[in-house]
Amino acid sequence: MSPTRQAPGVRSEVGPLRTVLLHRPGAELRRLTPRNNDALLFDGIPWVDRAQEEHDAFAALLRGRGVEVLLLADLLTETLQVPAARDRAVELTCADLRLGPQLRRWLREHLSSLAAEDLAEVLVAGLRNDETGGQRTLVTALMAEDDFVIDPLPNLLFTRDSSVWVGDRPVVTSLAMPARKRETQLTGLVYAFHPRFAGVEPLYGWDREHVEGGDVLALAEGVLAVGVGERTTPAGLERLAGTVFAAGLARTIVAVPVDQQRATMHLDTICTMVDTDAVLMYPNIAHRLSARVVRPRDGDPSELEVGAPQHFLDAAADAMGITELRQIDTGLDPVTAEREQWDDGNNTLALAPKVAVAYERNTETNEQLEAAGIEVLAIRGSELGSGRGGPRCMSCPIARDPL
Ligand SMILES: NC(=O)NCCC[C@H](N)C(=O)O
Repeated sequence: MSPTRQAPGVRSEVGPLRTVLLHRPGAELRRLTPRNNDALLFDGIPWVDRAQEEHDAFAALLRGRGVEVLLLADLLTETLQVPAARDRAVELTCADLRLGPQLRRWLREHLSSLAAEDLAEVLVAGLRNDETGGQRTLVTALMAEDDFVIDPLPNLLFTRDSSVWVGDRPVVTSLAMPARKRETQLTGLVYAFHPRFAGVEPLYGWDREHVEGGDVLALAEGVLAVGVGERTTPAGLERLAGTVFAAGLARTIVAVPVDQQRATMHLDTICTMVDTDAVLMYPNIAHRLSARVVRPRDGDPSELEVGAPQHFLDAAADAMGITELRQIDTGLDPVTAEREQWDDGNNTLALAPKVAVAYERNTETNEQLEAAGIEVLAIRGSELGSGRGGPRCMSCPIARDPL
């Protein structure tokens, strides 16, 4: 099946997926060491060649299902061919306060001299002190040789978090962890300058209160669920709600407090949709996941009305206007459930209602999904998973067909 281009727009979690943004992991993963992997939010040191093979297989599976796969590095390179985008990229990168004026002068000149493809590579893979061409400045002299002058972005792999489409507008998010902050400069540039997105109006949040795409689920047309926890803050949710309500992109948001810990860093690590009326949810917390419904007060998006706490499934079903949002009960014992949740067993990517991509290693969760009538497209992820993200985290849908 050959993919056809579709106007961008995402109005559900499970509408047939038409266009998706992925990032093939590259040199930025080769920067991970046992000394920096915690700060760079990886739980190990991935075997990069194998991670690339796993990612290529993921992309091939999507293409085989008729999905158009856009790769972030290609889009970034094409974006950096636009002079205004390149100037902005250099300006943003050189604003880092660790640089000092002398090094900044050199870096500005160096980055400006690079071809678009090489500039894209440096912005993603970073630049080490010993790669500054022997610059002798106070800063380079006092930094360790292997310190980064520009930090690498290994988590760019998780394209879900650095932007999220709400209806026909991309929201460029604001990432909470220092290691990820620069990612949204790149997605922001792509949406602002790439000819593919001419005519779309991005909504910006990258210098604002924190919101991450992994916390945002499009439950139904005009209805979002937004996790609030380690990454998305209450103020970030308030900003997002006000913005999407004012733009007429949503009418209801179901706010879901999520435990502030690494295992549950985003709502999509514990809950993803696999059908128009069904979610896969981490059983160990399913019974206590609560939510509050947020709406504009009397139609005024700057004033938010916040409902009383309810069970998440009830609040979501009510907001979606359906009688029940089904939880697919994996029936796993708590230990197996905890192990598979840690390995992103609940982090599925729906390609259509009842069709979901999942990591093959979560055999018990996948068996239960299949028993519940969901077609599971299993992918390998032993290396990709060391960054603690699954198929949903590694994909940013840009177009889904309406349901
Ligand atoms: N939506 C997601 O859950 N994304 C996974 C992000 C993993 C990344 N290593 C992080 O800690 O931010």
